[in-house]
Amino acid sequence: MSSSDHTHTHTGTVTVTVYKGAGPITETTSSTSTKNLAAFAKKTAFAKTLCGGVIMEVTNAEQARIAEVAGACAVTATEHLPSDIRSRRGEVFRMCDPQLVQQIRTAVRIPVFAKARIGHFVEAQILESIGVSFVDESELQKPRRGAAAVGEGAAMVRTEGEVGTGNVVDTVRHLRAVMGEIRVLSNMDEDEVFEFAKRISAPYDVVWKTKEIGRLPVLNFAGGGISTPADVALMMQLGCDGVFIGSGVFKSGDPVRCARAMVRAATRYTDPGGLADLSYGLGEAMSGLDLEDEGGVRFADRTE
Ligand SMILES: O=C(CO)[C@H](O)[C@H](O)COP(=O)(O)O
Repeated sequence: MSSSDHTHTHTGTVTVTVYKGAGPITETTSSTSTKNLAAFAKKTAFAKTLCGGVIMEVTNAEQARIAEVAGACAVTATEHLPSDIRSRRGEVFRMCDPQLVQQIRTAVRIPVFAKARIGHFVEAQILESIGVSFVDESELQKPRRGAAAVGEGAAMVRTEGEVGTGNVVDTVRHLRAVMGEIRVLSNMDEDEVFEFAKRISAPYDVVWKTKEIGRLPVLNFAGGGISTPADVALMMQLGCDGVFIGSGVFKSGDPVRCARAMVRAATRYTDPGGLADLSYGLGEAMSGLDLEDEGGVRFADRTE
């Protein structure tokens, strides 16, 4: 998804996670039909059970078990961790093998998401058919212009920075932008809301609802470069509903300890003393990449 046109900010990248609940995965919620509204209510109610949690991106059953034992609220199955995808620049990344998803589902009891390419509704249909809890559309597989994600039926969104870098700076920037725009929206009158919705190509009703409740109408997780308990707490203090972590755990020196500390940090995020304890002797964090120095590729800058 490009950075300039999504529903909630002009600088961030938001990817979409769509629960596979009742009805076709591509069903939009902009329709007023009772069936659609009921399906959306079901999707979002399930998503809300994940609020405050850590979702870990995993590439095999062993990582999924590490995530579950650490207390992750869900895992998302993916072909490769984002840091590996970053180093394999130019390749296409697809939905992972359904067999892997099944191995992961057998290994854990927590909800299992699986990644699909954004807009690849057949990958989504396949994942739905094998019973994943959520289809996790990822811009890593294919960037897209993603306005109106919520209007399309997303039960969660992700505010994302530069995944696979071990560097949280862009995620912070993007989440601040999202929260800032919601604050501005809260003070708009009806005409301004209409103009704003038009400008960002988002459905008016979703924008209006956001203004009314002072937050996005669905869960907003943050992901990308989160590599320490302090990073987790930072994102939570900035107002997201939970975090996605992939490389940050599994590219660290001690994934088991790191995973546990990260999960705990998501609930102790206002307690600096507790966070200090969680940060003690964790071993080597994932090595971080400074994109300014490196002149490296920003996934957020890619266009369709
Ligand atoms: O789903 C994602 C990307 O599509 C996650 O947000 C991401 O995997 C987490 O980032 P990192 O690997 O940098 O920890």
